[in-house]
Order: sequence, then C-alpha cells, then structure tokens
Amino acid sequence: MVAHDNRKADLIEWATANKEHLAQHDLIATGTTGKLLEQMLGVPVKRVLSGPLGGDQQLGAMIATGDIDVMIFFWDPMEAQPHDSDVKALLRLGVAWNIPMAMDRATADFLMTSPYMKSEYEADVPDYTGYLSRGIHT
Ligand SMILES: O=C(CO)COP(=O)(O)O
Repeated sequence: MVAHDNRKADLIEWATANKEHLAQHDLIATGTTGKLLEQMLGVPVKRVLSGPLGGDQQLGAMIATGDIDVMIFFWDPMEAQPHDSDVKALLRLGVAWNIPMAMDRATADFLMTSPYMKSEYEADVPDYTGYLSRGIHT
C-alpha cells in the first residue's frame, strides 16, 4: 500500500473502511504511508523506505520476486514527485508481472470484493508471468 502525500487521507479513509478485510492479509507499505496505516488501523504493517528514499524501488523488486500479490497505490495526479521515475518504474513492474493494482478508491473497492482477494483463489490461478515469460528475457 502506497499513497502520495496529497492522497494519504484518501487511502487512510479507504483502509479504515476496509480494516477487517485488510487485517487478513500481510500488509506492506512505503515508510510514511505504512506508519500512518499502522497508527490508524492498529494492525501490523511491514515498512520499506519512504518512497522518495527508495521505497518504490524496494516494492518494485518485491513484485518482481513474487513477494507482492496486489498493490493499492493512490498516486497524486495533480503534482509531480521528485521521484517520478521510481513511481513509473514501480507501476511498470506491476503491469509486467500482472499484479492487480488499484490507484483510486473505486478500483480498490472492486479489488477488495473480488474472488482474487480470497486465499483459496490462488490455487486456480495459472502460472502467469505476463509477456515477460514469452519474450527473450529470462
Ligand atoms: O512517495 C511515495 C510513493 O511514491 C510514498 O512514500 P511514503 O509512504 O514514505 O510517503
């Protein structure tokens, strides 16, 4: 879970409304977002570095190694970030590795009500690694 500063309030509000469901998952977040989520939800959140300090890159690496299944990333559509290149890289890896990503509340609500979010669903998911597996990159 990640949110830029202008969208942290939105993410916290959404996460609070979905607290019980979220608590069933292992949560991981960039530094500041994770600290806020932990305080507001009272559930453990594993934290990587703050986004501008490398946190987005850490999450991207975890997507590539299969350690993140779903991403909720409320990024700011109104303000450029000093680490825009990291943001883009993170979103790119999410698509490359075919993980569901919600970037607004409407999509986050869709995701939370999807069978994809149920633990038993995983057994039926084919080993899909996106177009990476069909190209020359191994
Ligand atoms: O900048 C971020 C994502 O690009 C988020 O970082 P913080 O959660 O530390 O604010």
